[in-house]
Amino acid sequence: MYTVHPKNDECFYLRLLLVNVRGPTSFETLRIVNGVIFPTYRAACEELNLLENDTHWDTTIAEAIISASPSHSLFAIIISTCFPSNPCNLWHKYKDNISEDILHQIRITSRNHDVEMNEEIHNLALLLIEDMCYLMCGSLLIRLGMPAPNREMNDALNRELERGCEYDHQELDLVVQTNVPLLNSQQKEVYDTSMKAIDDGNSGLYFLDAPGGTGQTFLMSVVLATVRARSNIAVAVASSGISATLLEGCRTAHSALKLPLNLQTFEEPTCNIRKNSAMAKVLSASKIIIWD
Ligand SMILES: Nc1ncnc2c1ncn2[C@@H]1O[C@H](COP(=O)(O)OP(=O)(O)OP(=O)(O)O)[C@@H](O)[C@H]1O
Repeated sequence: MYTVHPKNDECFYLRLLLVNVRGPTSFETLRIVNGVIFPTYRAACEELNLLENDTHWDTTIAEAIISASPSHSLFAIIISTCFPSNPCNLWHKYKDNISEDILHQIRITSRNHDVEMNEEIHNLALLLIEDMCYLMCGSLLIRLGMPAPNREMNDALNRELERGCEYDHQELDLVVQTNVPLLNSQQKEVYDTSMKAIDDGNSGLYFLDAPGGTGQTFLMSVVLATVRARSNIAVAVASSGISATLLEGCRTAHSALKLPLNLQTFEEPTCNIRKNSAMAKVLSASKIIIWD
């Protein structure tokens, strides 16, 4: 039997039922527990107590709220990386606390301290959480067992594009002004070559090979800053999660480019990026893709 990653939600719960329920006769019977047909495999797993109890995540959120930490980011980390059994329950229990910082911001900007918590504010919190989850694990909330935020479809697509342009230009200009003069002659040559290719609109594939510690990451961060300072999109990806932390706005290549991981089974493996998806928009708008 194949292994299934918990992120592959319903498939994962189907597998869990298959190894625990004796003699099922159909997919539907797998979802029947004590005579009740459950709408999803996940719900059936929950009813059968096959899922881990979420008490520790519940306590974690409760403690964060007491210490006034930014709980929507904590919540996003928990649901995208810790796979709680029932994120929806956690959300409904803590949505007021999780949305409190947004309410506070709204009260300040509208100069109206009588604004009360409402559905719209919960939705704003869900949008923030979804953006963070998308950055961390490439999944929308609906795929993580959460209610989907109410966002115009167009918004969802354009959000990824906006994210690519959402940098502080003054800060980037400063990075460029400070670091370009620091580049040594070889780094400068690579920098000039990449910037010329971008300016001339010449597409090309450049491979940079140098011993560790000789300043490739430094150089790439200057190239990224230069492109982004001009309000252009520069995509940075890395082969591992650790190396992705070294460059600003960098994501793992397999998540950003939806790389196929089962290369042996396909004759012509292709990246799973749909033509109209947000990532396709970003890639076609990007001036450079840097893969560390
Ligand atoms: N031209 C430069 N001026 C000042 N500092 C630099 C320059 N080039 C690199 N550095 C510094 O040298 C150190 C090593 O550089 P960097 O991390 O970019 O190397 P690397 O080749 O990417 O290493 P690795 O391949 O091991 O990740 C960093 O602290 C970086 O800030």
